[in-house]
Amino acid sequence: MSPTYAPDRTALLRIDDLVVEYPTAGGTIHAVSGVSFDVRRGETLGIVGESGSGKSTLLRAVLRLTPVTGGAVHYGDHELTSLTGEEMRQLRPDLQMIIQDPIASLNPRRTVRELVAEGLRIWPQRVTDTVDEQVRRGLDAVSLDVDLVGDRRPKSFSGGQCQRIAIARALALQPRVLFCDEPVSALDVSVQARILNLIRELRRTLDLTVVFVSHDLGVVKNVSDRVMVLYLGRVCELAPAEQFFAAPAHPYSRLLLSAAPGSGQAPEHEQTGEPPSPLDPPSGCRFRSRCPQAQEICATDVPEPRDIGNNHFVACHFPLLPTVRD
Ligand SMILES: Nc1ncnc2c1ncn2[C@@H]1O[C@H](COP(=O)(O)OP(=O)(O)OP(=O)(O)O)[C@@H](O)[C@H]1O
Repeated sequence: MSPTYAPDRTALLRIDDLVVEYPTAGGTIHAVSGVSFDVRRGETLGIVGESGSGKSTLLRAVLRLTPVTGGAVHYGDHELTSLTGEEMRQLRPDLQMIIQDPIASLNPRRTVRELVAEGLRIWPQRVTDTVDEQVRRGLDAVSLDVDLVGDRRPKSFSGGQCQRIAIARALALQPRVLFCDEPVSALDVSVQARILNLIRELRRTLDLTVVFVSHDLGVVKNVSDRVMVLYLGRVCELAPAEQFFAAPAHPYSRLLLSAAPGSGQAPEHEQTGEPPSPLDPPSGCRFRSRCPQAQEICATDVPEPRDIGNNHFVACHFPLLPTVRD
């Protein structure tokens, strides 16, 4: 039998069996249920899945913005879930996050100069030059001129420009990993392309590692070296992007791809119904209730991600192997 997935111990980020559950009045929400992956230095990992699959929870848990129920998050030599609040605070400049709504992420009362400098005031140890110089460089990196925009406030900018300012704020701290949670979903398509190009370019020039979450496969394809597909809090597929898009092997990935905008096919919930509730996820494979290939074993055995060749991992009892692909 082919080997099951194990995160690379030398990777910059290594997530082991992460579990996040939300206790609610109606029961426990199983948002992330034993997710493991790694992110190597300099790469972009795209994480994709439909709404409610646990993408945001996963990012927030990795960054300790949401309490973790179980598992471990290794960043370099640190295990983040066991750090004290102060130890975690010291590491935060390294691990910066960009969120979906750029306008909401910026305090409307501050000028751009103040917004970009804010992190440097909180973490003075990150001032390696002068604050002004790092603010200028952060804005330069996103093609904004501090002399033109520095004294203006967020409301005088478009959504795309606000996202640039949010990225400049992160860059001023000289982070090592940029966590992007749907960073272009709120933007017009033409602006999306420019922000995606910017993220790709920054990764190259600044030696950044990027974790990029989106529900949009087109966007993920545009930026990712590897792709991880989540469904109801579990990993379905983890593969180099080129292989994934050429030959997705999990039935859920195929559904997502066939339902992508522009495919001419109905959205996934119209093809196979709405996903089940995370309050009471299906036994065995969580996708089985919507899977056209499901068999008895899928109800009893949780499929482990297994390598079907070339580091292409699929958590399915009946993956679509290369020899039988259409
Ligand atoms: N703070 C919370 N309390 C209770 N349940 C939550 C909380 N945050 C998220 N959830 C639930 O956890 C599950 C995963 O949500 P999450 O937002 O992580 O998914 P997502 O893939 O990012 O979806 P979306 O793209 O819609 O944000 C969902 O069922 C959601 O309702």
